[in-house]
Amino acid sequence: MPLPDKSGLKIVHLDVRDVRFPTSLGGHGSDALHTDPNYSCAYVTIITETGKKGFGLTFTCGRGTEIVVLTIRAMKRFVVGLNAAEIFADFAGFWRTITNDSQMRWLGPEKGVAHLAAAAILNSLWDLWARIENKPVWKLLVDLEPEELVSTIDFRYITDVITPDEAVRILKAQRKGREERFKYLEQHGYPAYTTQVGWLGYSDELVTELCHKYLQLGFTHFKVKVGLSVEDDLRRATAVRKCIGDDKFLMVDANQAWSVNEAIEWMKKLAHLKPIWIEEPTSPDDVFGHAVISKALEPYDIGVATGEMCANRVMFKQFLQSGGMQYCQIDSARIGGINEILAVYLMAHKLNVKVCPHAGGVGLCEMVQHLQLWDYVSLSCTMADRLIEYVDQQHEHFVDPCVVHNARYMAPKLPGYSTEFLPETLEKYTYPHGTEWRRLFKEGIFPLPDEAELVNP
Ligand SMILES: C[C@H](O)[C@@H](O)CC(=O)C(=O)O
Ligand SMILES: [Mg+2]
Repeated sequence: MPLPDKSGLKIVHLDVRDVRFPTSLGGHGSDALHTDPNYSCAYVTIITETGKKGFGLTFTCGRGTEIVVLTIRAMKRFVVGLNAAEIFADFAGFWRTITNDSQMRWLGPEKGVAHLAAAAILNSLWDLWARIENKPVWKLLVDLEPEELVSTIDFRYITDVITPDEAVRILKAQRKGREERFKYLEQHGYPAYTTQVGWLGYSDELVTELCHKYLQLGFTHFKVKVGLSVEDDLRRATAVRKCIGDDKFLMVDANQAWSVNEAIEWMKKLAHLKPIWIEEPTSPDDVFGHAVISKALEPYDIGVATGEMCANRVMFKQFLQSGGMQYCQIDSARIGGINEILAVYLMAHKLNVKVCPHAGGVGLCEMVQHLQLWDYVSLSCTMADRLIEYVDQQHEHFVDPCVVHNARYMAPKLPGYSTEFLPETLEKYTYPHGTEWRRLFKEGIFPLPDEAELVNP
């Protein structure tokens, strides 16, 4: 696929905003450790000299978004003044400049706030590229030649598992049948599971009501939050199992609540409810601990899922090699944009681990659908035992929200990465000056933020 012409593609401006939704008021998105999340994001808009825009974001839980915003502002220097076409021509080179600046890399490297900030910027660049090509991101990825796609990835630290040549060979070998897979996706979409039934802050009545709702909507896979009290988990998960019946599937998510042995003992107590996976049983950095848990739970047919807080491709590499990750949960906004996510998909494919993307957060459903659709057409070429998470929140704020029908994501059609917010959303929810936030402060529903948080102009 020819690269875009350089004319008019000089990036002249990068804007970043702190956007927050008051989801903690309803317990939406709550889990064992994130008990009161206000679903939020640092939202980037890049603008070229002719006014062409790209939109990107990274997900956060409320407080601290201002730190990501400031980090993005500090990274502006790596983007503004460059020509977008030149970035795309050497995307891996650009990726290194933004993730490995000789002074800023001390803040990571390739992890934490610095990587969240890089993710938002990189996501906005992929959005821009797809808009220039007039294609949704998944189609852009599908249309790139294997060599072009692989050229966007920085393979430093992972060539012991996969090399660029091998990645190209794999992608070429998977090309047969892609037209049929493409058509299949356009007609039937991609299977989803729901997490909406089981946020930890929901009452038992609401959990049961939502189970009925999502059964009616055609869902077959239901994820429930666990991890604070065995008694509560047993009661809630039993209610969900009763409601969905034995022919549907249950997953549980502890969001890092336990130590390794505790995770094993806790899960033995839930094993009779037949969860297919336990997600984030322990620290997201404990590769060996996950392997121990996986081994202990294998006789119960419970797999381990993790990845939403996996720091970078190197950590993913170790998890994938260790036998501690049966379901690889890439997240579109935590590691270094699509460039690094492609590396994880390629390693997961080679090491035979299923990818089921994480999407619990603002805009994550919108983004990960593109990645998993590309995977189906171009890499794994299968949907077997793979699902995209679906969280039914904040979609109404996007210009091109994800569409889920009959528990399947329908393939996005509009150009871009589906990450552009509606103007009225920015007016209301930009923090702390948006109209909705001002109302919430005035009515005493939330306290006025202190000066440290006032980073929005
Ligand atoms: C704080 C988030 O809502 C988190 O609980 C999401 C998550 O773990 C998931 O969707 O999985
Ligand atoms: Mg999770």
